[in-house]
Amino acid sequence: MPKIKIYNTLTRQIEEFVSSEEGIVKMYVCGPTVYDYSHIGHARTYISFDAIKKYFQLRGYKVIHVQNVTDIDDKIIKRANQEGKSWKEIADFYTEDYINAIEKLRIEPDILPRVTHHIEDIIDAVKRLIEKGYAYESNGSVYFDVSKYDAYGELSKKTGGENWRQEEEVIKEKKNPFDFALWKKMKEGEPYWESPWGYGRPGWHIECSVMSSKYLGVPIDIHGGGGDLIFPHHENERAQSEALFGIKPWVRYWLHTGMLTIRGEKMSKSLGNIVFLKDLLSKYKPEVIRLWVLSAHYRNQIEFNEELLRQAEANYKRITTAYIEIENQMKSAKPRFSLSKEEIETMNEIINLHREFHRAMSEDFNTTLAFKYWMEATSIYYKKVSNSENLSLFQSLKFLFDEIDRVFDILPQKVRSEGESELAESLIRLLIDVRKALREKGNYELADKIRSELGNIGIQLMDKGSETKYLVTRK
Ligand SMILES: Nc1ncnc2c1ncn2[C@@H]1O[C@H](COP(=O)(O)OP(=O)(O)OP(=O)(O)O)[C@@H](O)[C@H]1O
Ligand SMILES: [Zn+2]
Repeated sequence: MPKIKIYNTLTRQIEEFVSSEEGIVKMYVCGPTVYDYSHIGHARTYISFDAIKKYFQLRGYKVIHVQNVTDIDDKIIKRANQEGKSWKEIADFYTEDYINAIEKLRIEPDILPRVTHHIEDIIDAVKRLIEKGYAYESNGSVYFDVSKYDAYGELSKKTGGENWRQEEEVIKEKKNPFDFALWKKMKEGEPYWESPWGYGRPGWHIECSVMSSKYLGVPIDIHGGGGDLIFPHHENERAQSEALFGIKPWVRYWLHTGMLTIRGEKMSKSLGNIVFLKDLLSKYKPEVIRLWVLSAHYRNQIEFNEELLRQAEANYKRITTAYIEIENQMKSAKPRFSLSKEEIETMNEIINLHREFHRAMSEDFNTTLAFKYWMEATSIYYKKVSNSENLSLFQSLKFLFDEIDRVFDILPQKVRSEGESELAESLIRLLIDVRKALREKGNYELADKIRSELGNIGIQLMDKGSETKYLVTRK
């Protein structure tokens, strides 16, 4: 298998991936600030990282994926005030919307830590940064002292003094305009927590350093998010984390997705040009949205365009129909004792696509090429395999489809074996109850029929007093 190579935003180069712990990938992705419904720009980023995670899994890595929820922030407070609700009502409502959307899109981070559940940890980190001399308190807020961290600006390549918009009073409190808030003093009417610096709440950046290290330790292998977060968010995260943990690099590979745009402009809540995921999901299957997003390379900008979604829908149907037919035809196809010249050629084409798929994915997760190969494999099915009865051809195509789908995750989901056994167990329990009820009514004939029929399929019932146990003697 080719080695996995990744484009690292820090070095602006493609590098060979080597994880900090063999066989494990620790991945942290910046999640949403929950003050509105999730939009398809978010989906672009989350689906891309989900595919990256799934490729690592396909290559045998155990991936631990943490994706935070920013549930306290200026924008949440503003929205709550506009709607006459509490910040918590707003955050809870939109967190639920976000979780629903990502579940539908088959994205399942292992941990979704919420900031307000980690205030103690954050206060502790800010205290340690002050103790280490990297942060200072000023008028009830705490700021990170950028002048103490030499590598500031390396990630974003912003060393020319560009800055982010900030209020005049805030600038006055700081030693240097680049310094950023770790802890913000409470303003009248705002939610607050008690801290050694008085009432206040965390600044935005510190949460990601604290929550990632709590669940993943340090260093982390992959830190992801949209390219819009490189500055100032990730620059600040990097500065405070390397200062706090005393480790360099804190992140081994920084990965950033290209923006999803609409009429050439970034889709964003603050710009108000959004297409909500809940609306798009009522028109298109989540799998179609996945396929559309993954047909672009994660680092490229993608423009939202319904025509492309309709194309993705047609491709989705072509691929899934082929897959279902392959599965069905496999049931009647026969093993062959020899293959024709054409069959050997087809077999080689399929094997070659398998090889190319891994090559593309290993080279900075090129899902665009992977998608192209999947479409080629689908054409091979329709042109050369669908009329055949050759089991080997069906088998190798099914293997290829399954392998590609480990990343794309769009094919019909199978009942997981765990779920299957749960289902079987409930059905057996149901039959035991029905049998008991029949016996109580004196209908021994039907009760015995249930027992013997279950026995025939390898499920043995054992009565002990009023209780019935069962033993599965055959799988
Ligand atoms: N248009 C977009 N394309 C790709 N990724 C995006 C887009 N908008 C947001 N993201 C990513 O989604 C995640 C959550 O972002 P966030 O909640 O800050 O969204 P936002 O819409 O940019 O909000 P805001 O308008 O308040 O900046 C981040 O990783 C961010 O980079
Ligand atoms: Zn973050």
